[in-house]
Amino acid sequence: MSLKFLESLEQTIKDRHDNPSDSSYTSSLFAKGINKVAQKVGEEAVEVVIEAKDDNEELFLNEAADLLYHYIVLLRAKGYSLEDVTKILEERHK
Ligand SMILES: N=c1c2ncn([C@@H]3O[C@H](COP(=O)(O)OP(=O)(O)OP(=O)(O)O)[C@@H](O)[C@H]3O)c2ncn1[C@@H]1O[C@H](COP(=O)(O)O)[C@@H](O)[C@H]1O
Repeated sequence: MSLKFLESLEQTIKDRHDNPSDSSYTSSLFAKGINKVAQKVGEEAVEVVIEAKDDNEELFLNEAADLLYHYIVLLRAKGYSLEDVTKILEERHK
């Protein structure tokens, strides 16, 4: 299962935030500010919606991956982590 990978990806994204690298797309996105990061999440979400209506499953899954990546970047830009969100989901689940 790739939940461990998600933790590792989130850690890399945090590192690109805390220690910016010139060659990193993630660092360049953080540098553009919260509005740009939020805009990217909106754009990727729209692309997921568009692909959900078509039959190209590979494209749909790729757009879903883009959305998840940018969502984690947005959480970090706001100072949060996936765990902050999953805690809320866990509380709802009780
Ligand atoms: N998972 C991803 C990932 N998914 C998508 N993307 C980038 O998201 C961008 C989405 O493409 P778009 O056409 O929408 O955006 P764009 O035109 O390139 O850029 P914008 O000006 O619109 O922001 C592409 O540049 C992709 O490379 C990602 N960039 C990085 N990662 C991971 O993030 C980690 C850190 O990577 P670096 O930032 O490269 O160090 C690594 O584990 C990477 O695999």
